[in-house]
This record gives sequence, structure tokens and C-alpha cells, in this order.
Amino acid sequence: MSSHLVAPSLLAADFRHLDRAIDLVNTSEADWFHLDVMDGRFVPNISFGQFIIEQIAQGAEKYVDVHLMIEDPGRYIESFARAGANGITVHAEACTHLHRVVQQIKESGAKAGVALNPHTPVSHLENVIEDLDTVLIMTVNPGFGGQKFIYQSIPKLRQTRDLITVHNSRAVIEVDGGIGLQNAQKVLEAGARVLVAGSAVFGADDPAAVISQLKAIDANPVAYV
Ligand SMILES: O=C(CO)[C@@H](O)[C@H](O)COP(=O)(O)O
Ligand SMILES: [Fe+2]
Repeated sequence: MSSHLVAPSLLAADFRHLDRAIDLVNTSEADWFHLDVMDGRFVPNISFGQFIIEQIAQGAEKYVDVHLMIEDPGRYIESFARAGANGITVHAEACTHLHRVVQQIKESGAKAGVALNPHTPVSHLENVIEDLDTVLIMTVNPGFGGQKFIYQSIPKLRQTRDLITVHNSRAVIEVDGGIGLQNAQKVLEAGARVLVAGSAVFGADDPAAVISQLKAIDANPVAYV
């Protein structure tokens, strides 16, 4: 049994057939639904909001992981939790009062995550790490699917793992952006536990097979890559 999780990002799915994408995640070896909310301000793209999340969550038989790429996300935590998010991740860069927003997520009953853009140092998590369930390391600049993985993220994953260890935090590391069969082993060995994959899954001829292949990767998490 694999110790890591696979979270297909529905951003890359065919939204004319959302039911098929939901069925695929439900019936495959995938572990989570990953849903990307973009506001056209924090990131230069607009995706979908609570209404679509609610529709997806109603059909989801697995954990619903909501990645908020929006300014001032504290205003919307409660409504995303009500829409069916099991986990809510906010960007550190989007929160003036990050600690307060993390508490809001916990009070909503959802698991709490914080995401870091590629340029944001891991040290920004120091004062919230003990309260987190997930840390999402962006391995592309957020806003779009289908971008190229940024290789400088590998040492950052190791730094995140070290921070988690030092603070004795239960947080698991999620990687998001440009993840696929070509780099999954490397990121897992550097400390990632959750692989988010959009185009690698939904762009494939056989998405369920790619999910199984991602699940089957045998990585040794203590290896330094
Ligand atoms: O949060 C984001 C993008 O900002 C992602 O979750 C993407 O949806 C991942 O897509 P791929 O890079 O795997 O195509
Ligand atoms: Fe995402």
C-alpha cells in the first residue's frame, strides 16, 4: 500500500462533462479531489467558486481539498466549508492575518492548509506550522494548469520537511504544479506526501491508469535528491 496520496486537480477536466471527472476520481485509486478557486486578483485567472464546489462535493465520495487562490480568503472560509470542503488551503501571501485565518478554518471544521508561492520562503510558516494539517508548496506560479515544474522547489520541500520536524507538526506536504510521472518520485523523496496533478491526469488518454501509476511510485522519503 502506498503511503502517499494522489489528488487530481479538476481544473484540467472537461467541464462539459463534470460528472465524468467526478466519477473518475471516485472510482480510481485517487485519494482526494483538488479544487482550485481563482479570483482574477490574487492570480491572473478566474476559475469557479462555492456554487461549483458544492455541486462537485455532492458527488464526491472522497476528501474535497479546496485550494483558495483568492485575496483576503478569511471572508469566505465559512462559505467554502458549508459548500463541502473537507480541507481549505489559503495562500500566506494573501493573508494579512494568517494566524487568524488558520483559526477560522479550524473553527469551520475543515482541515487547515497554507500554500506558499515559489518565491515565498518556508520561514513564513514558522508561527503557524503547529496548527496546520497541510502545507502546499506551489511548484509553479499559481493561476494556471499545464505549467512547467520549477526545479528549485526540491530543496524547498526538504526545508519544509525540516520545519515540520523541528516543530513536531502533524502537517503533511502537498505539491502542486507541473507534477507528473516524470518528477513524482523526486518530490516524494524530498518530503511531499500529497501529489496534486491536473494536466498529467486529465490530459492523458487513460487518466485512471496515470493515477494508478502515480500511486504505485515507490519512493524512499528519507533519500536526499
Ligand atoms: O493550483 C494550481 C494552479 O495554480 C493547480 O492545482 C493546477 O491545477 C495544477 O495543474 P497542473 O500543473 O498539474 O496541470
Ligand atoms: Fe491547486
